[in-house]
Amino acid sequence: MTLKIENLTYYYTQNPDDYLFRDVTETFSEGVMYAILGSSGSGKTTLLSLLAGLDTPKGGKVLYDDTDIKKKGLTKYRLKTVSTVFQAYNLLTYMTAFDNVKTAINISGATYSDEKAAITDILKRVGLGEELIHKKVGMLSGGQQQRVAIARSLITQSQIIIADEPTGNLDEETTRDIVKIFQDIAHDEGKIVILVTHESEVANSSDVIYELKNRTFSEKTA
Ligand SMILES: Nc1ncnc2c1ncn2[C@@H]1O[C@H](COP(=O)(O)OP(=O)(O)OP(=O)(O)O)[C@@H](O)[C@H]1O
Repeated sequence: MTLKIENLTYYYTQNPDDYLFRDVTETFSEGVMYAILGSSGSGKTTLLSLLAGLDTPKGGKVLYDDTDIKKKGLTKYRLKTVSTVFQAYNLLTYMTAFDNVKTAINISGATYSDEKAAITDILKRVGLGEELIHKKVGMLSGGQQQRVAIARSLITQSQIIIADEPTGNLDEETTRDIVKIFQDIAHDEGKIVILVTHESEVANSSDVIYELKNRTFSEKTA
């Protein structure tokens, strides 16, 4: 399973010379955790939107298993193949952690023989025990909410997990815990994990760092 970008080009204005990145070709492989590092305004969120099928490139393609995601169908790609974790969590705060994850099952169409057990297991896996999972999400801390958001992205069985500044609001210790969860998702479950971040400490915990800088996108070597 691979996710590739091929000659990817994007600009917001009418003028193609005013590009954010141009002709970028890279491959993302299963079992690997990637960081996309870049300063504010460098184009990280834009790139994430293209990888997640939320926007379409001005030039080039995003390929999943060598098929253009546009051909595969962006809606299907978003429902079945990719899950996005946002910095602002985007949870339903009036619902419990358990019900937030359950809703993601219903939307994605993922199937489990024992849904309740699957939801409880996944929430436990990200560090949320029975005492928290039936609380309304709005009553949980930022770190706990981020864990719910990660659990929600895992329950859909997507092969690609993309997270936009997943540790942006969290303290150092919680950041380490969350990064470890993403590492395990890549290494133990063989998913493609892509973290978008401006924090070099977070990027340094990943297997491969791609950096958006001076309108270029390239692998950062130590
Ligand atoms: N809808 C839009 N229309 C025009 N320009 C935009 C639009 N969205 C973003 N931009 C510009 O494109 C550039 C890249 O934005 P983007 O949000 O991708 O950067 P970023 O690296 O994610 O930044 P941050 O870390 O601050 O979130 C910025 O200069 C931004 O002002």
